[in-house]
Amino acid sequence: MTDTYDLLVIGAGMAGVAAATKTASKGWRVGIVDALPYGGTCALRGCDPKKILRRGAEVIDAARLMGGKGIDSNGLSINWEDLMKHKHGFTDPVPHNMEQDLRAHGVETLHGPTTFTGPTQVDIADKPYEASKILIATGAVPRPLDFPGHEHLIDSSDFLNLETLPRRIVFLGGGFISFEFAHIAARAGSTPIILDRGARPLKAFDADLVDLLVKRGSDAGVDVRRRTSITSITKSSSGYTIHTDTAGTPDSIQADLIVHGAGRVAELSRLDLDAGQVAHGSHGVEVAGHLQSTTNPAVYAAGDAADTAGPPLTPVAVIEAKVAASNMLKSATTVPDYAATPTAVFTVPELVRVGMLEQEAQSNGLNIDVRYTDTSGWYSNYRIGETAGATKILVDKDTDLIVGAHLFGHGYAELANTISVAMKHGLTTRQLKSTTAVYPSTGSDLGSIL
Ligand SMILES: Cc1cc2nc3c(=O)[nH]c(=O)nc-3n(C[C@H](O)[C@H](O)[C@H](O)COP(=O)(O)OP(=O)(O)OC[C@H]3O[C@@H](n4cnc5c(N)ncnc54)[C@H](O)[C@@H]3O)c2cc1C
Ligand SMILES: NC(=O)c1ccc[n+]([C@@H]2O[C@H](COP(=O)([O-])OP(=O)(O)OC[C@H]3O[C@@H](n4cnc5c(N)ncnc54)[C@H](O)[C@@H]3O)[C@@H](O)[C@H]2O)c1
Repeated sequence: MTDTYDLLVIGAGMAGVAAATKTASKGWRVGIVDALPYGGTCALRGCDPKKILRRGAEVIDAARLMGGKGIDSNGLSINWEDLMKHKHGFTDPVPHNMEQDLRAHGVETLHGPTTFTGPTQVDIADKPYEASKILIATGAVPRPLDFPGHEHLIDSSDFLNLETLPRRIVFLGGGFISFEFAHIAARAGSTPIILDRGARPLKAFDADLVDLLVKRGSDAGVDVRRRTSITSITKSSSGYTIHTDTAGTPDSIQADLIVHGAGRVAELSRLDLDAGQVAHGSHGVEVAGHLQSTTNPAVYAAGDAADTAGPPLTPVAVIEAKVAASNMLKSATTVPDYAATPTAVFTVPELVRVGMLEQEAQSNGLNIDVRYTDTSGWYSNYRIGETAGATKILVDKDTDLIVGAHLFGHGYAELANTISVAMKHGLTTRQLKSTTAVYPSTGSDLGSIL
């Protein structure tokens, strides 16, 4: 017999869970399914475990910055095994707790790989199900690579589960994952090398601040090589030989571990979307702005699996899921508001962006004031022994509104949250500067940064 739902959600990550609980709370019969233990990328294999490991790196780095300033950091080191146990203390209970919470909200939880068999029909572990609406929230996976020896790479999930951390680690790709992991690995005693094929890494971030981050990372032991790609990898008795091409010049690197940080793609591989009459492309499920499939009105998509204007980040996945759920419930066509979504690369210290890059503001014809500040010598950095920090705020001269904010420094992700509120709700820099902050705190730097 076929089970029938008002909504079936495929994928129990941040997007899927948000949509399932919202629709169930309105009385819909909702099923949610995952092929893996519940929790998705962010909680089990991404943001949360990553930032627990990063805490180890922060502590080491903070102690080193205070070396000779009252702290004896000699001999201080990360015990990788213990740090991993700390991580597992958070991640291990997630699947059980999440399922319990979903059931408490009235959501039926199912398990197994899910495949469309028709426009409103799926098979879950070979059992048929039917639903009036289906939400695809299947996330993303590492982009397939095709050079000889690519099978020797581990991915971000493997890295976050390493039982020991080897010394010579190479990261392919100069994006979020490589930078964050390399900053952890360097503080844990490894010698990470990041290979990026572009002229500059972290292209989505302000170039001047990226240069400062690369310099600060280099001081901490992170080697970034630009215009470099891997041509092949061979396994040897002492590890791997990575053959590289740097702007036409061949070279090789010896490594114990090679990590995939060369981008992620929507995970649609097991869905058989053609059977579901769901159009899809290289960026994910094709949806209208309001997240409904362009070809199958019963299907919606949200999060990393959906081809939308929002970047593949957790807060975006959640917002999209809530908007998709609301649109399904009300037969509405609301489009998510992606304005002023902040994003951070959690290196030590972090690099943050909200809104437009300088070139984007200029090419949009905005009359901007670029307010660049070197904060390295400020009290808040002196206090912790930090010698790197800078901000770049782009202000529309005509309206006094912030159109872009770029921050590199200790604790600046929290500053970005305040700036994001200001940008979203139209506060001018004058209004922001008239607000008092706890002193001394990172937030109390905001007025001077503006
Ligand atoms: C290492 C790493 C660090 C990150 N750090 C951050 C960060 O600090 N901040 C941030 O905002 N974002 C971060 N991200 C991005 C963030 O994790 C994702 O944007 C977010 O988790 C996407 O959520 P989602 O619900 O769309 O998909 P997911 O959380 O990936 O959930 C999709 C689920 O669908 C399941 N699934 C897939 N196919 C099927 C199928 N056919 N049948 C059944 N189930 C299926 C999967 O098993 C998975 O559990 C990070 C990502 C990575 C990889
Ligand atoms: N802190 C966060 O919010 C966070 C952290 C990790 C991941 N994420 C999300 O996950 C996504 C994927 O992360 P990612 O770091 O894998 O990708 P990314 O898109 O951030 O960076 C990939 C980088 O790899 C380079 N590259 C691609 N192919 C290459 C090749 N063959 N040789 C050399 N360089 C190559 C690209 O030029 C790019 O610089 C991100 O876009 C982000 O949305 C977010």
